[in-house]
Amino acid sequence: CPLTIPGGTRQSPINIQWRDSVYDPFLKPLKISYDPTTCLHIWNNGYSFLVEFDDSTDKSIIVGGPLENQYRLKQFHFHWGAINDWGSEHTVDSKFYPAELHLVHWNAVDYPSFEDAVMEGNGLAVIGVFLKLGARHEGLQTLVDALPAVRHKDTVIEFDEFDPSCLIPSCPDYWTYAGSLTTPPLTESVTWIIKKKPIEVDEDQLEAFRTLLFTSDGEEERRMVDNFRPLQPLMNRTVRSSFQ
Ligand SMILES: NS(=O)(=O)c1ccc(C(=O)NCc2ccccc2F)cc1
Ligand SMILES: [Zn+2]
Repeated sequence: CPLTIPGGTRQSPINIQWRDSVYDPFLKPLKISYDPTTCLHIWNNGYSFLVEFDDSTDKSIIVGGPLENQYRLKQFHFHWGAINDWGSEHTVDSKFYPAELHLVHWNAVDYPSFEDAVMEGNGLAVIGVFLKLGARHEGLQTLVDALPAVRHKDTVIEFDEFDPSCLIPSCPDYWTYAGSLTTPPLTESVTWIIKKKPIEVDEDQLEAFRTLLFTSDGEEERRMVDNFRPLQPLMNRTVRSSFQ
């Protein structure tokens, strides 16, 4: 069945052609309510660095937008390039941003665990936020200051009291489409919600991402850069916009 096997019909990331997106007046505003005390730790998993949350309760959730019910925050992570000319996974009118934030949520109403939800068409909801070069982002700096401690693959540090809503633009406008995970197992279980407005970060903050390593301590060092998947075919999908 194409729904769950990669090489399927709804792979991510995609190019968002602004003029081909269709305004849907029935799309609701996305409601985000995160509890900073659910923040657990930061770890380098050898693909990116992730900030993980306690998802055993409904304390940090999103609801509304294109979603049928509420979804629990599990983790957020980033994708970035070796230089500022590329790095995001999604593109807008074929333009790359230097980095992209993914806030990963799962449908705990219909499924007993994240691992189960990952296999279902409506199992996950990921908010994508573009990062562009500009002013220093004070909220991001807390994260940047912790990165040297997770430089190598499989290192982890405790990280608490972080509210990731500080990384999400206040502008409510977003695009949404049915897609997949962008790293293995690439399952077609993600409702993507891509914020139209980027957040601004400065050069030093982007450079800090590039000091991370794909490799474990003791291995020959390989810098963690260009950890984004190539664009995938749109196939029979429409990207909807929450704005005109
Ligand atoms: N870049 S993204 O599309 O936002 C993305 C989000 C989450 C995962 C993930 O959780 N993978 C590990 C994993 C663990 C357990 C079960 C299935 C999994 F995919 C992968 C990619
Ligand atoms: Zn991602």
